[in-house]
This record gives sequence, C-alpha cells and structure tokens, in this order.
Amino acid sequence: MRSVTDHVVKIQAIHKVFRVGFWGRRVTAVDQLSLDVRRGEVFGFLGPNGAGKTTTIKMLMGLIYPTSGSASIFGHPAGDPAAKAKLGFLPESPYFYDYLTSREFLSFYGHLFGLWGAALNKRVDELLELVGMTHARDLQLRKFSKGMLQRVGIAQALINDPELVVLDEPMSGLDPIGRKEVRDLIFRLKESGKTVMFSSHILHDAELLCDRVAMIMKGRLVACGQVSELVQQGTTQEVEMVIDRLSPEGLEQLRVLATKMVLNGERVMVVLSNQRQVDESLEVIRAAHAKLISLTPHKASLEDLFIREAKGAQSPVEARV
Ligand SMILES: Nc1ncnc2c1ncn2[C@@H]1O[C@H](COP(=O)(O)OP(=O)(O)OP(=O)(O)O)[C@@H](O)[C@H]1O
Repeated sequence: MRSVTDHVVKIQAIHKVFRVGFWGRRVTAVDQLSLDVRRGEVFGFLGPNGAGKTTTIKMLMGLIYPTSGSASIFGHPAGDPAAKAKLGFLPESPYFYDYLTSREFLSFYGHLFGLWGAALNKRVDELLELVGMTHARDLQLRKFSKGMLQRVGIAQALINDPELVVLDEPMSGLDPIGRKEVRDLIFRLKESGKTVMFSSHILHDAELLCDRVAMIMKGRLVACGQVSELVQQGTTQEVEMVIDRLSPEGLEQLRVLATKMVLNGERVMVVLSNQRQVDESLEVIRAAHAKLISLTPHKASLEDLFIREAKGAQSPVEARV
C-alpha cells in the first residue's frame, strides 16, 4: 500500500480566476483541479493551448496564488522555501542572459543556491556533461540553438540536485532530434531517481515517456492515469484490412460488414470495428479466393483520447490513480 509520503505533489481542488480587461471580466483558467504526482515517476501534464497547464504550474511553484484550493510539494505548501529547496523548475519561456557562457549562466544559478568555489565548478561541469553541453561550456548563450538552450535550461533546473523537476513545455519548439535529446534527458533523470513532472501538448512525447498522465481541458481534469489504461477506455479495437482481387459478390458482403471501405482499382481497404466483423470478413475473403494483403490493428493512442475528450466529454475520467 502507498503511504502519504509517496505523493511528491498534491493538488487539491485548485481554482484560478483571472480578472481581465477594463471591466474585470472573470476568466477561469483552472477549475477545481485535483491530482497527485508520485515519487520516482515521470508525470505528463497534458492539454491543448490555453488549457491551464502553465497557470497550474505557476501556482505549484508559488509564483501566483490560487483563488481557492491548495497545492503542496513534499508536504510543504506551494511556495514554501522548504518545498523550493527540493525543487527544480524550467519555465515555459525562460530568460537566458545572452552574453553569459553556459558555465557562467549555471554558476550564477549555483550561487543563488549557495554553491561556491570547487563544489560549484564540479556541479556545473557535471551538469554540462549530463546535458551534453560540455563542448559549448565557453560559448555565449546568444550563439546557442533552441535545443541547446533548452538543455542548458534543464541543467539550470538541476543545479540544486532537486528531488522533483518541473518542466513547463520542455519539448516545445524543438525539432525531432532536439525532442529526442530532451526525452533521453528526462529518462536519465528518472533513472537517477528523480521525480519529473512536465507539461506538453505533444502527445507522442508523453506516450513515450510517462508513467502516468493527467489531461486537462478548459482548466478541468478530463483524464488521469497510466497511458495504457487511459487509451483503452472506450476505444474501439478497429482493424484495417487491405485485400486484392475480391469478387463483386465478396465486395458487396464486405460493404455490409465494414464501417469504412475505400476502393482503388483491384485493391480494397476496409475498416472493421470488432472481432466478429474481422472473422466474417476473413471468411468472405477465403470463400472468394481473394488475397489478403495486410491486417493492421488500429493502436489506440493518447491522441484518440485527446480528440474524444475535446469533442465534448466534460466529466472527469479517473483511471487508476
Ligand atoms: N495573467 C493572466 N491574466 C489573464 N488571463 C490569463 C493569465 N494567464 C493565463 N490566462 C488565461 O488562462 C487560460 C489558461 O492559460 P495557460 O497559459 O495556463 O494555458 P496553457 O495550458 O499553459 O497553454 P499553452 O500551452 O498555450 O501555454 C487562458 O485562457 C489564458 O488566456
């Protein structure tokens, strides 16, 4: 059984209303959101643009106050110095001092955490090595690519050897190679025993990386749990079949069975939505002496869940939490 201390982050019914414009119109950015992040896991905080991810993370970091509800880190209230001491944070749009080299930049943040002299130099060198930036240690940050900056930003978040690392959109704006590098880095953090929470709207990255995810839309939690469990919920096990040289009778029989059919010369592609349809279609193909080219089960993905939830499911879905 899990103990309370397994919860590194606990967010309880957190709510944030912003007042905007001259008339102080109320905008609910986060709506009664509750979730927890457990020790040692990689937790993905997912949602489309404007869903409320950054607002939630800012409340967790103690940078803004919730309208109601609460958040804690290692049992300390969000923003408490005791929580911050064990925490590393990469904001969504970090500010980098252009004319500092990556060593100087990391040394600056090390000083803020009270590191000096040989211990600081050792820590900076270790982090540059970890993020693969040793070769650029004496290069000014203005000469860095976006991917290099992101890696130095993550190094900055690790300067105090935190137990929890919170990264706001760490893969955003990176090319596929840059994204893979950041993914590998997150894997390495997990391997070294750290808990990682990161926000993203790139579902593929979350699927590859996360032990658990939470998905929010319009500030509300719509799904939370292990990726494998969430993608199974309510998804039909569709199968796509491609067949060659099917007789006109066979074609008519498949038309009745299939949920979708596309003809291309002698070739036909059908989508079947359950096992019974698959079995009956295979019998039709055999009886017609047609040639089955491929049979591909449609693998459910987080994207399917995302689209389904976006289409209107507003009630919270809770998988194993
Ligand atoms: N300081 C603010 N004042 C007024 N409204 C705000 C403020 N910050 C955020 N919002 C609004 O709150 C909502 C959630 O924004 P937030 O930045 O948290 O979303 P997000 O999920 O991080 O999106 P993105 O992926 O685009 O960064 C949006 O409607 C946004 O316009």
